[in-house]
Amino acid sequence: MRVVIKVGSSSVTDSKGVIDQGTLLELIKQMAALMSKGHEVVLVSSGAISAGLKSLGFRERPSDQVTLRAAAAVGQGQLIATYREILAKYQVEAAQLLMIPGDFADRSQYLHARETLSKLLELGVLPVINENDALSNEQLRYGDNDKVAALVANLIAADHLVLLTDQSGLYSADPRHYEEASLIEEVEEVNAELLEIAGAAGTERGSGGMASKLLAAKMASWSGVMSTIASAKEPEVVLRVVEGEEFLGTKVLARPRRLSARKLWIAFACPTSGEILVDKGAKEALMVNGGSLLPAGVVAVKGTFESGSAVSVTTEDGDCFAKGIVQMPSEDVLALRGVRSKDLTGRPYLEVIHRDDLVLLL
Ligand SMILES: Nc1ncnc2c1ncn2[C@@H]1O[C@H](COP(=O)(O)OP(=O)(O)O)[C@@H](O)[C@H]1O
Ligand SMILES: N[C@@H](CCC(=O)OP(=O)(O)O)C(=O)O
Repeated sequence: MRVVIKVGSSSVTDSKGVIDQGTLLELIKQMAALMSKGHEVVLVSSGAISAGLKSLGFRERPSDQVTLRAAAAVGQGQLIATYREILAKYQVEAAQLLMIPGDFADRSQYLHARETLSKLLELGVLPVINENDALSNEQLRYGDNDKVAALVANLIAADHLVLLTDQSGLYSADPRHYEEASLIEEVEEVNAELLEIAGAAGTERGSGGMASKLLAAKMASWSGVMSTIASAKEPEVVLRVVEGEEFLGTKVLARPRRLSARKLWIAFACPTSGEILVDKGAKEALMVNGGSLLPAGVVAVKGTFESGSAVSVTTEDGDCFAKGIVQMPSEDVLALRGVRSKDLTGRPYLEVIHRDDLVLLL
């Protein structure tokens, strides 16, 4: 099995921000055991900012991005040193990969990353991935390793994505505030209702809370990868999840059809710059006939965007059913809205969104 294991800041570091050697030792021991049985393992580890802030003497998390980036640069070195030290006990080498959104968005970078990861797995190395926090800028970063882990799972066509956190899985309400909340054991489809109950913010040290884990599990599901959200502190959790133990954490099932990496990126990772409202006929053409979005079906445009931007596609009553990359800027979409293709002859563009750049979200 090919497994991507993501460990959140709330487990990598303790409540003071110190790297939690005990937890990491336990987890690495299990990963090494899996590797020795022939499984391929990729680790996505958070915790750089939290560990760096602690070393630099910050008692609270500052809000300014430059300090956080500097802290990440300090903490990342400590993280990798810790992993290397523990892995040495099992004669396993660690490899550090610091990724940015462009590594998944740009096709050649994507293939590059896949080649490197595949080679590392072939060499029996444990890749340890984090986002390149030290040099990222707010506009060009995920800020969320759950998403990075889901994209990696898609990239290497993993069999299982394991998201380890400080809770036993997804509860019917935030267990930090509702004692009576119960664990949801299986999720077939990540829908708005589930995202709502996972919506509360995460821990001080973590970033996205349970909602970002659910969104990551949704991405994985659309990539044909099954996910488990479980507690990093659960004894032998990694081994038990990979061995297929039932009733452990929250399992999010894989969809039978895999979405391509590019479409996955468009759907979940690419920020939306605007909205295109379309009529019923256009929705049917996209949903049923698998067509491209043509100017004839456009009713209105919200926001200003450039050609190549991602936009959401909605019905007139606001139901968002697709997302895609536009082939023309917003002013052209607006100018051409309602114009039928036969009247567009001689125009430079015929499609607002090409089929290959369009993802249906239903
Ligand atoms: N419905 C829910 N079920 C479980 N946890 C939830 C839920 N809603 C919010 N949370 C919170 O999400 C937190 C985990 O998210 P986060 O702090 O980002 O973790 P990590 O650092 O492991 O990525 C939990 O501590 C929990 O309080
Ligand atoms: N890349 C950041 C962590 C970002 C993140 O996703 O945090 P978490 O929600 O704890 O997994 C770091 O290493 O500090």
